[in-house]
Amino acid sequence: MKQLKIGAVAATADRPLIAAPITAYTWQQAVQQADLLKKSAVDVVEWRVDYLETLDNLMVTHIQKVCQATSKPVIFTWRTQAEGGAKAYSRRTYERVYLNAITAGVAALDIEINLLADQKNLLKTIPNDVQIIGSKHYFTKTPANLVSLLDNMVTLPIDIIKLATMPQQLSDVDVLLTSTKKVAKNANKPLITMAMGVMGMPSRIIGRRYGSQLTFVTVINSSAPGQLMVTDLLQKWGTRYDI
Ligand SMILES: O=C1C[C@@](O)(C(=O)O)C[C@@H](O)[C@@H]1O
Repeated sequence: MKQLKIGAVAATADRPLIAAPITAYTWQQAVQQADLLKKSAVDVVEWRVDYLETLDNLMVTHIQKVCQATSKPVIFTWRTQAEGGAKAYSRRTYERVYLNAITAGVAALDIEINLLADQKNLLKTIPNDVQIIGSKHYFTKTPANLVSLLDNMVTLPIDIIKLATMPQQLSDVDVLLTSTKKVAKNANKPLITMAMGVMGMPSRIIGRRYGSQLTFVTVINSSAPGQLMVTDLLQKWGTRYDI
């Protein structure tokens, strides 16, 4: 299994990385949230820029200020409306803000695998030390062929595989976990997987045992259904944590 590293932090065999989102409407508010996350128990910060009121004026300096305020590795994510995010995809704006994020020094970029073909220019300019997290969300179901979908993701020009599914029954959570285990065992890329919603919560707690190397929690606001509060996750793990 390939170990997950984002910026200066790495998952271990016992513990996945913990990431929490910034869900701000303005970049100034994002700086405030980044500062709160700096003081929290999370390892990594995901800036969900699709929550911003507008992306038209997002500058390198704004992104730098957010990175400085958290001092933790930042994953830069525009989750498009097509995959449950807040902003519709625009090729030009996407390329511009992602290039700004690279210049500002983010640790990783989340790029939906459906956009890889449309963002060839961007892909060419991403330096080796910026990780590409290729993501795919199934918001209504758990596809039956998850192992082959994950195997296919391993072949894409991405560094890290991220897959989220919505379980309709408890056995769907098993399918997500066991498929993760099967693919993670031999894959030369780290995997991050989760089942969403209340039913999927166990996958966010025990996913590491199946090969998922990062778990998303809520510190300020949730960015997906079923995220636990960070304090609840640590309590379930039996980790002592004083706020
Ligand atoms: O891809 C993911 C995972 C996620 O959807 C979750 O289910 O926790 C939350 C998103 O913010 C993140 O980009």
